[in-house]
Amino acid sequence: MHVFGLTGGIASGKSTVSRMLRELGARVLDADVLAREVVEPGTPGLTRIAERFPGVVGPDGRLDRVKLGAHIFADPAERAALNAIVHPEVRALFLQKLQALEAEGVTHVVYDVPLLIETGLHSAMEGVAVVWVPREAQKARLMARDGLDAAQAEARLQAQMALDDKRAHATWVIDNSGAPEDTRPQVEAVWRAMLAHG
Ligand SMILES: CC(C)(COP(=O)(O)OP(=O)(O)OC[C@H]1O[C@@H](n2cnc3c(N)ncnc32)[C@H](O)[C@@H]1O)[C@@H](O)C(=O)NCCC(=O)NCCS
Ligand SMILES: Nc1ncnc2c1ncn2[C@@H]1O[C@H](COP(=O)(O)OP(=O)(O)OP(=O)(O)O)[C@@H](O)[C@H]1O
Repeated sequence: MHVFGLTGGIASGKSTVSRMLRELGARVLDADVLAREVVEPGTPGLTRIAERFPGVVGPDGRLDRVKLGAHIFADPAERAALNAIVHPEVRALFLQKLQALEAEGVTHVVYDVPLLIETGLHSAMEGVAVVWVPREAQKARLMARDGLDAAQAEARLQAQMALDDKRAHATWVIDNSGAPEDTRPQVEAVWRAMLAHG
């Protein structure tokens, strides 16, 4: 099994790139999706979050993501506490999904992880694609997409390694600062390079 990392920063265009990869036939696992699955009602993950962060589980038994997000993005220590609960669960679920894909006969998998480099997971990958945009474009797209003000967007950007630093760890840099039509051929080239492994 050949496993490649896909990362970027918040609102840099990872989802856009992962959609293009899927259109090309790639099987993509998304850490944000896994991170939602491990905190569904009834999971040990949600129980531990409810204990550590009182008040973030709503009356419907579901995680109040807006409330928890406002809390952890404002405080690095609280964020680390949440990561310590969620990340091991995500890791275990990822390995489970990978095994299922392997059993299906899939040979090349892309793992889309916003914190791939921050968590050191990039070193376990056969190659790493970083979706890069200039910081100002990233902030503007984040504010527009999520309806955040400049300070809220800045807090989320500060919670991650700068894209200019992530580039240094990239096997492939995908420049998403132009129009999507400019991004697509870069994604095609990266997928061809991934398939050339093995
Ligand atoms: C705090 C939570 C509840 C906020 O949920 P919300 O629906 O608003 O955001 P969502 O999960 O879609 O994440 C949006 C983006 O925020 C960034 N982000 C999320 N968690 C973190 C984190 N712990 N540290 C830094 N950036 C983060 C990522 O770029 C992510 O793509 C949620 O992000 C969460 O549970 N985070 C902890 C798990 C985690 O680290 N996820 C990231 C990949 S494993
Ligand atoms: N090339 C582009 N030109 C203009 N807008 C873009 C481009 N690529 C993405 N966007 C827009 O920027 C925003 C962020 O893109 P996207 O959701 O793909 O990022 P992401 O990295 O997956 O973000 P997150 O990690 O926060 O989920 C979206 O609103 C998207 O429509």
